[in-house]
Amino acid sequence: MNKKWEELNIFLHEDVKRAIKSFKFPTMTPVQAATIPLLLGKKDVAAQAVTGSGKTLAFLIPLLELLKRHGDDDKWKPHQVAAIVISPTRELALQTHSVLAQFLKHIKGLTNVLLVGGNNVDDDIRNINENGCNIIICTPGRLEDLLTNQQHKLNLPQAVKTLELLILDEADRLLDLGFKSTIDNILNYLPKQRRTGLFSATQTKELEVLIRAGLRNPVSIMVTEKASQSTPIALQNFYITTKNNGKLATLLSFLEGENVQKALLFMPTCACVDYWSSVLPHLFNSVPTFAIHGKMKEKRKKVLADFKHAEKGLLICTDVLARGIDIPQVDWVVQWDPPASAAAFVHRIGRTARQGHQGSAVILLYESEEAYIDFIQRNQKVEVTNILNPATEEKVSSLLSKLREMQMADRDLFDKGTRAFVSHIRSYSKHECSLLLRVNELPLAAMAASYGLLQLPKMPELKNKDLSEFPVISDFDINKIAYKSKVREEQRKLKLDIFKETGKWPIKRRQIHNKQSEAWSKAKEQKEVKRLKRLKRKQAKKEQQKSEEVDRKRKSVLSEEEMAELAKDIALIKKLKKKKISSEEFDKEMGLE
Ligand SMILES: Nc1ncnc2c1ncn2[C@@H]1O[C@H](COP(=O)(O)OP(=O)(O)OP(=O)(O)O)[C@@H](O)[C@H]1O
Repeated sequence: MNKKWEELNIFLHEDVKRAIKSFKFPTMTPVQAATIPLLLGKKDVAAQAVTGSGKTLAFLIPLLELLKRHGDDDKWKPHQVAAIVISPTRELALQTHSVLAQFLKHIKGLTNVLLVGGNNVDDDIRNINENGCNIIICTPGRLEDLLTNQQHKLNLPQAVKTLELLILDEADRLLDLGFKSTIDNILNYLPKQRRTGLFSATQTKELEVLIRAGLRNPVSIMVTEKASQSTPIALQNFYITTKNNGKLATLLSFLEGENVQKALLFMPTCACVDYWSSVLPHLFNSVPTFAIHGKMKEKRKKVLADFKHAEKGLLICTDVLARGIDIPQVDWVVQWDPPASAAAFVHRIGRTARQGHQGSAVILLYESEEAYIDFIQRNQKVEVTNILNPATEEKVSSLLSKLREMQMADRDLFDKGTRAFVSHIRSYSKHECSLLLRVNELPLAAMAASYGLLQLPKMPELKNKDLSEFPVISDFDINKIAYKSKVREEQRKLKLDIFKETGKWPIKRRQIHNKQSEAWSKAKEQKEVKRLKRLKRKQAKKEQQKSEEVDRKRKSVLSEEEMAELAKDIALIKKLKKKKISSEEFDKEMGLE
């Protein structure tokens, strides 16, 4: 039975209590009940608790109380750094920052800042200077940049000297090799005299890693809902063994059969997300599809917000969303294939069945991968039950032909499909348990067919393999597949020209550019010729007009002699008028006699 907040029996500031009440949670979760007193008791903590068990509040509440207590003696100056929370992804940092914002509606006197990649660094610096940074919620790369890059003229290394608490959220991810140099670099700037808390659903046990993180005689907390299980009790776990060329058919039959409302579909690579998010909407319309991966720039934040607020949807994503993301309405997590690490398996499925909600997860496996189930059950104490493959042969073959038709109609899909397949195979070799999950045992030819490929890509993994499961399309010229985009199609034709002329595909952009500029120069020459011709015609016309004008003028303009003659006549007329000369003299002078 979860304890009531009042049973915490430790002192909390009134505004911290008020902030906790604003969340309207009647009781604490076990990890909150265990961690809050320890962090407030000046202990370093390594807390492991199942996904969705409230670890965010478990570190934000003591963080805020610690800062309030220090502030009692002497108020925090706005630009003193008091606490730092590091998250492995910008989405998770953003999520933690929005939970913090809810607390700070009730807790005054503390400044805060969100520092994540993808935002403009200058805006971050302006934000820190203008609004202060008592509490920093960040991703490792951005914090390291602001600490180390002197150009920013931001004396953050000085500001962090007052740090009281460092939290590493998803700590095992932050302390693994991927972030090692960045985290080590950051830790070098932080005072050793501080509290440190590590939080994750899959904590590292290696003591030297904990010590590297600056923990001194840490208290380790392990909170599971069931001793023999590291995932929420409410989470039901399944796996389906798919036909070698039928993974897509299994996926769609499953999603339709289960009437899935709001689901995450984890893909191994960004290219797989790109490809499947391009084709799935044409094959599956029970719910709208969304797509997020780590290489996307601006759209990530909006797509996640749209998915969170959507009544139903399928979010196709990479492991950028595997950890921490809290969307209580997610009712299913689907894994296209085994994740790179066993820990990632626990985090992915932990996106559902969060804190009292029901939820289920399913992973799609080839027969050659079934040993993975036994491994994950032992290694991560996760129970997984087999369910029958709902896909029929008809569904498999109809989807394969639909995919091929789509690729034939749009070269962009043809490219994406090939890139997705190649990236999937390449990522496979990076599995943590590569002894179990071997590329050589994959049904590569059938997999290529299930991606709707029209031809097998040239890749070493396919060498000397039995490719009979790949249905070859006879007398089909791949070069006839066109891009829908005119510009890209023109580029492709240029490449084709280079290939025809040189027998080699232009690898370097320069070659295409040269060809392009050559073509353009030809077009330019033709254009220039036309322009010159037009100019010449214009000139000729102008000359013609000019000469006509001159003629006309000539005809209309008196010559000099005529002018002199005229002036003489005018003078005579004037003399006649003044009776200076007689009319006979006038006639004589004018030659009128
Ligand atoms: N005391 C509580 N009672 C009920 N729900 C809570 C409580 N504390 C937090 N929650 C809710 O539980 C959900 C999961 O919380 P949180 O995201 O912090 O879990 P987590 O342990 O960090 O999960 P993960 O390991 O996936 O990061 C959130 O929606 C949060 O609002």
